[in-house]
Amino acid sequence: MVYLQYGRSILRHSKVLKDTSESVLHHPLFYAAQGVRYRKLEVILTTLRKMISHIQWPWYFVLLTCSIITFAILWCKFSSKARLPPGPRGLPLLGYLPFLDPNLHHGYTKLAQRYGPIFMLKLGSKTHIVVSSSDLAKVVLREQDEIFANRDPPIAGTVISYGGQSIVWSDSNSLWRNMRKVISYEVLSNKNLQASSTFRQGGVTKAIKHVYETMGTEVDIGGIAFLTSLNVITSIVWGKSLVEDVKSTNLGVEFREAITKIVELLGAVNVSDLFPVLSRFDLQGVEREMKRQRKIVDAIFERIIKERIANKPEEVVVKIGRKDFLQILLELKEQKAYTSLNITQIKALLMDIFFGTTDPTSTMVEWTMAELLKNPSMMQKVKDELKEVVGLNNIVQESHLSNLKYLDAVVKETFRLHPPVPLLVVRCPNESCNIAGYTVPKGANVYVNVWAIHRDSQYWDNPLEFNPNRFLSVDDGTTKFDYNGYNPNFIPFGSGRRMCPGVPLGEKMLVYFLASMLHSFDWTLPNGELELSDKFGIVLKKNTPLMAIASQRLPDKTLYM
Ligand code: HEM
Repeated sequence: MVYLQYGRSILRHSKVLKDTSESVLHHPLFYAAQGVRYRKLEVILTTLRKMISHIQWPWYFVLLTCSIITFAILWCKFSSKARLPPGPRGLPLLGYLPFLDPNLHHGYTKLAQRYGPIFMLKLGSKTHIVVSSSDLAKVVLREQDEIFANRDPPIAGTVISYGGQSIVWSDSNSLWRNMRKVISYEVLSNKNLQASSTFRQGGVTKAIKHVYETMGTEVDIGGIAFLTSLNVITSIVWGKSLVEDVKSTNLGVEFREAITKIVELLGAVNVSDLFPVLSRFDLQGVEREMKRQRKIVDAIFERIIKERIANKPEEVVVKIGRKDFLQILLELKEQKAYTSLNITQIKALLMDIFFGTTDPTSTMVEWTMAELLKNPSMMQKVKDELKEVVGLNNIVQESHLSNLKYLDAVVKETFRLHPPVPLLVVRCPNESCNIAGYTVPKGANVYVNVWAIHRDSQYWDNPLEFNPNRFLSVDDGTTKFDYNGYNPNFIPFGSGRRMCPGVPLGEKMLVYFLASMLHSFDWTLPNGELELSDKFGIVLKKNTPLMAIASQRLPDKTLYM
């Protein structure tokens, strides 16, 4: 008989063992069923029982054993909860930073091929988690949307958004909700989009005229698309275009240079983001440079706001037949309504709108034209469709767009191969959570690699081939793909509560501009050469700007005036 004493409790272990050996192991049916194997077990147990019954267990041994068992249980429990995603090892302190491919979307795609659809890497003191499959994108963007709705802006993002006050860079808080409401109802509602069609028409007509006048010489396709969208959005926002004449504008060019630089800075790997202790030194000068660029754009916003406050708003109403967006914002500010924004927040919102309308849209024009110039048979199909739908004695109107099915498929295929925001905008979980059995720690920087998802052979046949047919509608006239983010295999505008609110305007601007340029002109490459490599940034650019030469396509010259 052995008594184990721990505190006041006494356990009769030998009794348990005795019961087991006598009542169970000696049972005749037990032997019959289990055979000789169990006879050996009986011998072992009996021997053990005898050994144990002679040992006097010291209390500290019992305590030690119990502690080890408790620790083991806790460790198993804890470690299974904090199973972090796999990923490459880096150097102490620096993490994976020295090995990072500057073209992040390429580097992250290679790492996903090695470590799987969710992987983790340390960059300085930051934990980056990259999700590269549509299943997991759906978890981040839709199923656990609320947890992943925050941002963790880089320093460049904080500067350009006046301290994280824009829609893009603010957390999912009341200011963000308010600004999304304002942009959705006051700028991008169906009613406003229809009302602003004359501005788009005016902008595109100016661009056609400009290209007509420069026929035979090289045209910077991205440049002209940028200035056109800049003119359109300024007309929508404050009733007149920023630059009245596309060809003689320094302001437009200055604005474009500033936005290009801003995109570059937002995509740069900044040591100050990865090592917050170093941030005040701004070693790469990113913060300084971003402040400089913000000043350029800010000066334009300031001038226009001041001008509006000084002038009579009624004049605007008379001129464009309704209040423009700036007027609505300024009136809300005066009314101190719950949707009121202060002047800084108004400027941050303008930054979102200007950035969203000009840069991704013109980048997409460039990619689409480049793909069509590379694939002459597809270019021909687009032209044939335009000839049939619009006619050679007419210019494109927005009412034609819904009938341009092949062009729509070409644009979608371009969005697939060249998604303009390849890693979406960083998400930051507000609590630790679980994805595919791995723990994603609170505060990590989570990226969805749309570029990899759009090129994954699991979802796309011959994914590297440019083939618009995959986006042509099925027999009943519907297509599996739209821009609303419901199909996680195709998410160029993101998905879920933080997806792009500018889809209707962005799509309209893009397709209308492209259709007009392709219908009014025939295009060739200057030396017949085309280069299609890309350069990472928050917006994925063509490595070299696309230059092309236009020639007249429509017989009637007056259609270009
Ligand atoms: C071709 C044109 C455009 C493309 C490809 C595009 C793409 C995107 C993408 C991928 C995001 C990030 C979504 C995410 O993180 O899940 C985004 C966010 C955003 N876009 Fe666009 N965009 C375009 C046009 C526009 C336009 C025209 C506007 C405004 C007038 C706009 C305003 C915004 C804003 C405010 C956000 C931030 C949303 C948030 O964080 O809640 N975008 N866009």
